[in-house]
Amino acid sequence: MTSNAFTLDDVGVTFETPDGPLIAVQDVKMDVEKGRFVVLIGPSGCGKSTLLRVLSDLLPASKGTARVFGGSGAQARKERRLSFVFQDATLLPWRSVLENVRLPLQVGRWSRLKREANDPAEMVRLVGLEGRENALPHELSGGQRQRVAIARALVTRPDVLLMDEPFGALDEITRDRLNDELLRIWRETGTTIVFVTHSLSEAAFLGQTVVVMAAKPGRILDVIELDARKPGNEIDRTGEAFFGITSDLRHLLERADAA
Ligand SMILES: Nc1ncnc2c1ncn2[C@@H]1O[C@H](COP(=O)(O)OP(=O)(O)OP(=O)(O)O)[C@@H](O)[C@H]1O
Repeated sequence: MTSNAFTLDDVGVTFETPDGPLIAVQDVKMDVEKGRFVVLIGPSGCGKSTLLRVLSDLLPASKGTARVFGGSGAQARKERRLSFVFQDATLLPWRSVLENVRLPLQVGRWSRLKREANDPAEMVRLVGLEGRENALPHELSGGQRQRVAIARALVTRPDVLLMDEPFGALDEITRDRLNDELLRIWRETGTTIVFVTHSLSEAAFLGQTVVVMAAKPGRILDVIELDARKPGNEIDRTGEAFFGITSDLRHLLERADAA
């Protein structure tokens, strides 16, 4: 049994465009242990979303291999061991909060997988929406809709959660609150999380490992391990340690932008 949640081995992605081949991702190598919280940052177009798509096997790598729990991303998806949360919550508008969260257990081949699900009502509580179970998506704020999307992603007990700028459209205070909640959920569930963001403070707050990418071609420039600087994974957003981490990340990002 591998102790890695996923492994990227010399992964490259090239798109054919009218202007010729575009190298979106080049030679990406990464081993991520189970249960880690990995954050990807980097300038626009450096291939962050492309890497998430390769990991989940929604997009084949043009070069190299991507393994999830030693198998393919497609298999992990099929077994519902891998879930996504995107920037836009994409809830079904006619379904209540609880019914949206329950959806993954009602569609596709879930009943044939013989996997244990999380209780949808419990997931609604986990994301702090107790009492809003019967609300419809249009009655919720953007932050509440994202919480529903997180609850829906967790209901299948995924081992890996891929999050592509899930809080990008939210105000900073709401974002901070959801970051607190996400860390709590991560600790409670032990899920491996790969999280894409443009926010340095979000990266500094959430990441155990922060992967800094550069563009043209998209590649990994630096990998920063932050655990040692965040005892117990607790971090005070107004403290000096936090300021130190965000300014280090800023310098790396400036380098990535110029690279
Ligand atoms: N289907 C596609 N066809 C052609 N080019 C693509 C396709 N998908 C992505 N690209 C290109 O690949 C590069 C990487 O895109 P990607 O969306 O992964 O970047 P990103 O780092 O997630 O960007 P952002 O931070 O702006 O969301 C970009 O130059 C983009 O234009």
